[in-house]
Amino acid sequence: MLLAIDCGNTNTVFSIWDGEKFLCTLRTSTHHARTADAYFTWYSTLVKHYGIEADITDVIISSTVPRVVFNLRVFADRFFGCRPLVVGKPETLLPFKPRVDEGTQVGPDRLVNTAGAFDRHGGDLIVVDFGTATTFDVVAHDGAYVGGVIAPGVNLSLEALHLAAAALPHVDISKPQKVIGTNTVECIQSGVFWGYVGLVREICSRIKGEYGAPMQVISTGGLAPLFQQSADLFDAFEEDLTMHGLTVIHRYNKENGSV
Ligand SMILES: Nc1ncnc2c1ncn2[C@@H]1O[C@H](COP(=O)(O)OP(=O)(O)OP(=O)(O)O)[C@@H](O)[C@H]1O
Ligand SMILES: CC(C)(CO)[C@@H](O)C(=O)NCCC(=O)O
Ligand SMILES: [K+]
Repeated sequence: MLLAIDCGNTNTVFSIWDGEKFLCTLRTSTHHARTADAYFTWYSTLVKHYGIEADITDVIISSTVPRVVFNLRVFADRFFGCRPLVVGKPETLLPFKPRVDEGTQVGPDRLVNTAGAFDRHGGDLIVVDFGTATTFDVVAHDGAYVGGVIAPGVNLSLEALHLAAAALPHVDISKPQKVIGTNTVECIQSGVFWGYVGLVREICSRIKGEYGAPMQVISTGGLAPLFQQSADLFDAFEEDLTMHGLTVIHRYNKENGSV
């Protein structure tokens, strides 16, 4: 069985797969100081709670936080006796070579999203991921990552307003019924929600213009459904794109003999 780990700047998600069959997802916040033993305590409690007979033989990790990888490696070795595949490390093969400036380290989550999206939709894509950052990944006709856009995440923008302005409260995102807010909370929600609708529309339109061939726009990430409801921003929504991408990269490495 495969344990796929997607470690973002805010949240860390584990998902367990029996071959192609998805078994469960476990979510915790990302902490670079969490030890291998602490991961196992948390993991084994939840696996038991869900009644899953997890016999993990393989582990794959994508981490946007380099410092957590050490403890996750120890976790995989100590509790499952395996050497994990770490996306972005030279020993982990990718189905494509990113076409970016020399020396650029593309975020592993973006490489994983690229692999997952290409597997499901083929090439010529824009993948929009609403995580800590809002990222746009351009996937070429052959499945290669060829660049993109990084914008501040929705929750980060809301938090920044609260932190920087004494009179602005912390507000959760939601879709406002109108644009003109008549109280502070509505004004902030309107600014961030409609601001992101505009941001996504403008960036996708400019990417398409520059790319010069028809493209599909695929959305993923916790907040994607909220934006999906509004306007026709996306052609498809993929709830588990990063996890799917991890299984694709794992399979590719199995088939090509790197694990
Ligand atoms: N309607 C909503 N309002 C506020 N937050 C939401 C809503 N729906 C989902 N979320 C949040 O979205 C987050 C899930 O997002 P996702 O896993 O894509 O990225 P993340 O964990 O925020 O970022 P990263 O992967 O960079 O750590 C969760 O924290 C969840 O609480
Ligand atoms: C942009 C984030 C933070 C999104 O999770 C991550 O992909 C990252 O740290 N990227 C590194 C820089 C880059 O992708 O070009
Ligand atoms: K994410």
